[in-house]
Amino acid sequence: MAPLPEATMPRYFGLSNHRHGDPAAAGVLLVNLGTPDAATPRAVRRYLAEFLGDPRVVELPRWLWRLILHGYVLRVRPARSAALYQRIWTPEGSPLALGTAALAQRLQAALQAQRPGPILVRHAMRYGRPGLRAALRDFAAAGVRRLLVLPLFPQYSATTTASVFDAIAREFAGWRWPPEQRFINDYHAEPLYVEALARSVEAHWQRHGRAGRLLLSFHGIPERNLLAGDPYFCQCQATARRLRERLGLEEPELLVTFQSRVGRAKWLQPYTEATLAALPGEGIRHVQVLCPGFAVDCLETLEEIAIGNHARFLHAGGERFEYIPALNAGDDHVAALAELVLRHGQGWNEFDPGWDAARAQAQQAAARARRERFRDAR
Ligand SMILES: C=CC1=C(C)c2cc3[nH]c(cc4nc(cc5[nH]c(cc1n2)c(C)c5CCC(=O)O)C(CCC(=O)O)=C4C)c(C)c3C=C
Ligand SMILES: [Fe+2]
Ligand SMILES: [Fe+2]
Repeated sequence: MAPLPEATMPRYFGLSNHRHGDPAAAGVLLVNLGTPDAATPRAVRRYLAEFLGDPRVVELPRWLWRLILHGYVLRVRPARSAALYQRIWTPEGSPLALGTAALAQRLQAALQAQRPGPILVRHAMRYGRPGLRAALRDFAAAGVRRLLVLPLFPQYSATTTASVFDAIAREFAGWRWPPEQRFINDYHAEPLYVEALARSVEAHWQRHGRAGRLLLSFHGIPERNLLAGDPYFCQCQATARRLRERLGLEEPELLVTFQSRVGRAKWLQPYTEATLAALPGEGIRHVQVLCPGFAVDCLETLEEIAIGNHARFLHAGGERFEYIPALNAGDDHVAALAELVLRHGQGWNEFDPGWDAARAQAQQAAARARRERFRDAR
């Protein structure tokens, strides 16, 4: 057959796999930031070009930022970052990629155990691979008609969460029949999330004892984003307040700091680095650091905190530095996300505890019979 002429090519992505009466499925998409494919300057450059080219991440005028990004940042940073990635890379790849995949897998199992309806869990990265487009098209092929998006950023920020929403909206703008959609904005104050953090601190205390300070280090953003209305700073403080209450700590015993500053502009303060460098001078020689904003461990926790800031603290006169790992694919984290997902899916058949596989099968059989009658009648 001759190829379709240009004018009759479908303008929108669609699948012709739909049949009347097919049972619909729900999809839960976990989205994390993304990571390079390899710890090489080349792969890091490709990743950084996509990440830092996003106007949600750097808000400078486009022409100016493009000059700086291509003229300077992408010439210098890839080699430097690749060297840091090499320190944390595993034989199976990037810790962020592995941790996110493991979390999605365990969440799938937890949901399966609690709901008979077909709920498929996949993960994708905002930048790099596995990409959002592939995950959404896989869902379409699996008959997903209801989509719940959970960005793995407990505290909302326009630089992260909103960028995930942008990318999904852009993808669906090219679809003939996008699924029904729900988005989780944040989960910074969810009781089970705070409980999971608290238990991981308590488990650490049981093994290592308590330190003079518990530092909560969150990824920073430019201060001007806060002044322009980004709720991120407030949500970080709210998470910290709830954790402090839950652990029964006094205000000065649990500090909030911000890490990973990029560039020369003022970012959220106090800075993690400066705080750790000052603590030994105040007589605090033993600290424990938790990073509640990172759902799974990654460059920013395993290298910047557990290696870089650890060394800095000792250099400044500190004696003991302990990094408390991210929640990763642990039981409490999985339980917290499962509860969050089930609550946000309420009202959708697949999330209904009364959803009954036998009834769905009967519906399918009836639909099949209708189809056959229709065919015979023609
Ligand atoms: C330049 C601006 C950046 C903003 C704003 C920003 C916000 C932000 N980032 C995370 C989470 C992660 N960031 C990670 C790496 C990373 N972040 C930036 C820059 C900004 N982040 C860069 C340049 C990099 C790459 C590494 C480097 O070159 O230093 C990661 C880790 C990725 C990995 O592969 O392990 C995460 C996760 C949040 C939550 C956030 C705002 C709230
Ligand atoms: Fe970042
Ligand atoms: Fe960093």
